[in-house]
Amino acid sequence: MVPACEHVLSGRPREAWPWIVAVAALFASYAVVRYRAQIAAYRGSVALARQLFRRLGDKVAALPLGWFSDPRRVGELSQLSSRGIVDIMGVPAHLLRPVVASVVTPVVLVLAMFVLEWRLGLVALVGLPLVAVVGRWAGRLVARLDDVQKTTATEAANRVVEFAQAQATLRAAGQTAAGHRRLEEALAEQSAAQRSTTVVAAPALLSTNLVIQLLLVALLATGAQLALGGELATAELVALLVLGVRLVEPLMTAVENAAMVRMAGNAVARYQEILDAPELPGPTSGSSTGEGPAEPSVELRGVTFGYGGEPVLRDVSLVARPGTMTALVGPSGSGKTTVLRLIARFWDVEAGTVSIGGRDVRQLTTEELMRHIALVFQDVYLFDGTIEENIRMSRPEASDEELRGAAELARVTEVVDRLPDGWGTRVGEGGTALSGGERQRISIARALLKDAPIVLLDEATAALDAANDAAVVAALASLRADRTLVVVAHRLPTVRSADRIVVLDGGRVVEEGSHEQLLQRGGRYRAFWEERTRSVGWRLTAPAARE
Ligand SMILES: Nc1ncnc2c1ncn2[C@@H]1O[C@H](COP(=O)(O)OP(=O)(O)OP(=O)(O)O)[C@@H](O)[C@H]1O
Repeated sequence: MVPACEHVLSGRPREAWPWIVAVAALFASYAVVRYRAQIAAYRGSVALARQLFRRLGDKVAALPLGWFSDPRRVGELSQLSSRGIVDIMGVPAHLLRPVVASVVTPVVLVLAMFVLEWRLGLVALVGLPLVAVVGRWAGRLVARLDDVQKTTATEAANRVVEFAQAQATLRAAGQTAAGHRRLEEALAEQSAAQRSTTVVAAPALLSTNLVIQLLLVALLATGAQLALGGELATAELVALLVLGVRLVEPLMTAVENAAMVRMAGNAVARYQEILDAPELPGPTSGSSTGEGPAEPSVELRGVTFGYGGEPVLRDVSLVARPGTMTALVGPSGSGKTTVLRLIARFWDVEAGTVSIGGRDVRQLTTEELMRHIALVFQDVYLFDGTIEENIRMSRPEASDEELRGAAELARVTEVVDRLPDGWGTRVGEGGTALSGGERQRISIARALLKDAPIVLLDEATAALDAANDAAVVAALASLRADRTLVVVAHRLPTVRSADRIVVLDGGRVVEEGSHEQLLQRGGRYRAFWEERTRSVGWRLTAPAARE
């Protein structure tokens, strides 16, 4: 560029042309390289995002269910998988080139200044560390504020979901305004965080810009001084001024990008935190034969367990033999559902063992364990697909006859016949388009179709209508024909028909035996039975009860 300037300024514009063409060619090849690099960067960032999502998905599937019981975790996860991953993928897509350019360009420009006029190079060399220090401080500040802003945004998003989901409860309790207040508080906190980001971040970024502009002024003043003193030719001055102005641009973008790179760094830290969360330990090498347990028996021996606090099960032992039905009964909160969760290894026990076919569940892989267990829980989750898809998910390779057979036994066919779109009816997210009883029927059909030798069933506590009640009775009858059933039983006919009844109270097994044996013993079970039969207006017909 200096020769081109010299030729133009000394009145020989023709001789400047080759230099101008050379500079233009340089710019053209720069544009091509930049375009290609940008495409490669986009591809790289899409691949990175895919990889991040996949690892996050694998991790979420391997985390113990206890991890999800903190509602903030779910909000964090949704923030990370939306904004967080976009922040991270923005580094290769948008920031990599500018960040590299904002380091390389100043270095090259300062070197060029030294070559042309060492005193100007010295001014730039002294000014750059100052810009770096102020820029670093501003970047840190903005990233810290962004972190606060993201936390408040997660909280606000959680409250919005909570407010929407709790509508029925809030209206029933006449508390819509109270629900609103919680939401408004979270939204107010979010906008306060946003405001403080703007109020603090803007001056921080402005002060960095000011330092950069001061550097430019220093360069201009020094250049002008040298030119006036005749120590610098006009062509060199023009070239140095162009270099000076070119220096400002990458520095300005560097400051903005530094903040964005730090924000991406925050997202990476949150991502890493989730990846570092401890998973349920898998089987030790060599302990899993890959075949799973030999017989479908279930045994808890001396099990103690708590959800992070006080134990909710203490020294619980019970056996469910193959082909039998074991009913778990007891007051609310006595730990019945927890027993089912531990058999399915949603959590690990603190003391004692849970084993299936004589093998500790911790020595089985998740696939082995889940091949042997079908679950019918109260809080049935249905995916936003059709009824057919929701049943088929337990055994995708099942034939249509097998699927229809399972649906018939669980009385899902009756529901399907009533619906205008039949099997193709979409159930809505979480199954909202169906009643609670209907959802449980679909869940039972899933369990029947899965054809696992052990079925864990948590009977709905809500009173079922006659049709749903009949569906559960029919399903239990067909399930117990050749499977091991462990049922948290609330309905009296289920309790009574069980081969073995285990009574839990305060997390301990207080009684155990058949219906008749327990009635005769006259203990906790008898009191429970009498109280429940009274509440449903039944009369006791068991011989022991008539004594
Ligand atoms: N995810 C959880 N996190 C913390 N505590 C829990 C969790 N699930 C259950 N608990 C607590 O563990 C205890 C036993 O709960 P569990 O659901 O096993 O009882 P249950 O006998 O099945 O009750 P119900 O008949 O009302 O369903 C209760 O005190 C409950 O509050």
